[in-house]
Amino acid sequence: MRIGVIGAGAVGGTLAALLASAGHEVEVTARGAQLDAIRAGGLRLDGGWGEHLARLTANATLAETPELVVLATKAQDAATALAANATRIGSTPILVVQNGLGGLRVAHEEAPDSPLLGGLALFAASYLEPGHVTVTAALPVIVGAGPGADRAQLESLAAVLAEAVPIEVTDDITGAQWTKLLINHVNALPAITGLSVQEVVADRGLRRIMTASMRETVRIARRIGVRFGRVQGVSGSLLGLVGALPLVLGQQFPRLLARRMGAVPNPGSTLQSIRRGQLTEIDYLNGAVVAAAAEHGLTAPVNAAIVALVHEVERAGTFLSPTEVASRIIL
Ligand SMILES: NC(=O)C1=CN([C@@H]2O[C@H](COP(=O)(O)OP(=O)(O)OC[C@H]3O[C@@H](n4cnc5c(N)ncnc54)[C@H](OP(=O)(O)O)[C@@H]3O)[C@@H](O)[C@H]2O)C=CC1
Ligand SMILES: CC(C)(CO)C(=O)C(=O)O
Repeated sequence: MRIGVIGAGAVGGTLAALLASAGHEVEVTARGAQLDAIRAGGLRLDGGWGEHLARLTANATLAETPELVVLATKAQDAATALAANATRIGSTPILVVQNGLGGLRVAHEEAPDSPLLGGLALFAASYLEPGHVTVTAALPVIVGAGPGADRAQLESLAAVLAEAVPIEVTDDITGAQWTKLLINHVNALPAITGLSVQEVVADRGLRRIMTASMRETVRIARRIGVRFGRVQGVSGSLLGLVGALPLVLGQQFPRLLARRMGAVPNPGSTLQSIRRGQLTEIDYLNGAVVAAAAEHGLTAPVNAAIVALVHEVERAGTFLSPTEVASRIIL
C-alpha cells in the first residue's frame, strides 16, 4: 500500500520504518535536520523491534497521493501539518496517532472528506538525534474508528498496520483516549525534572505527585460523565480504584505503568521535546484535564500546577530537582 506518514519523529518514524520493512511504499514528511538526515542516510530504527535502516522518500509535504495517511505530529502541530498536505490528502483515510483528546476533531476539521481512525501508541519511542529513532518499549497500537470510518475500513486498515506492528482494535476510541490520557500523566514530571519515567516513579515524592494528578483526573472524569475505555488491561474499574483509594495505595498504578515500560529508561515524548529545545504538548495532556474541568465549572489544581511547571521549564531551559518540585506542588 502507498502510505504517507506526516511527522516522522519518534512515533511516525517508528511506524514509517516498520511499514517500509513490511513491504509498503512509504513517503514521510519531516522538517529541518530530521528531513535532511532521512534524505541523506535514511531513517535508522533500533531497540525493541530490532534494527532497520529504512530508505524512505522524504519531503516537506507529501509529493504523492497515498492510500493511507498516518498523522503523527505532536497535537499542537496537527492542524498546520494537515493544511500543508490538504491537496494530496483529498479524501484519503487518515490514522491520527496522537495523545490527548482532540486529534480526531482537528483532523475532521482539516480533512472533512477523509474517513478517520484514531490510533493510540502504547509503545515508547525516542527521537533524540536526526535520522535515528529507538523503541524503548515494544507495546501495541490501539486503533478505533473515528468520524467517517466504518467497521470494515477499520478492520482492513488495522490488518495492513498489523503487518508492521502489534495492533489492538477498540470499539470505543474516545474512552480509550481518556484512559491513555491518564497513562500520559507519566509524561509531565520527567519533563520538569529531566528524569526518565522509571526514575520519577521510583522517587517517593514525585510518585506521590504523579498519583495525585491521576486521582484528580479520575475524579473529574467521573463527575463530568467520562467512561474510560479498556487499554491493555487498564479498565474503568481499575481507574475508579485509583480515584477512590488513599494516595498511598493509588501509587501502585504508576508503579504498574513503569514496570510495563521495562528497564530501558523512557524519557516520554514531553521530555524529548524539552531536550530538543521545543515547546511541549502539555496543554493537550494534563492541560486537557484542566480545560475539561473548567468547562464544567470545576478546577484541577494539581494538574494546573504541573502544566505551569512544564511551561516554566520550557521557558527557562533548566530542570527542577525533586525537592524543588515537592516545594512547588503542595498536596
Ligand atoms: N514518543 C513516544 O514514545 C510516544 C508518543 N506518542 C504521541 O504521538 C504523537 C507524536 O509524538 P512523537 O513522535 O513523540 O513526537 P515527535 O516530536 O518525536 O515527532 C513529531 C514530528 O513531526 C514533525 N512535524 C511537526 N509538524 C510538521 C509538519 N508541518 N511537517 C512535517 N513534519 C512536522 C516534527 O518536526 P520537529 O522535530 O521539527 O518539531 C517531529 O519530527 C504525540 O501526540 C505523542 O504524545 C504516543 C505514544 C508514545
Ligand atoms: C506512554 C508513553 C509515556 C510512552 O512513552 C507516551 O505515550 C509518551 O511518551 O507520550
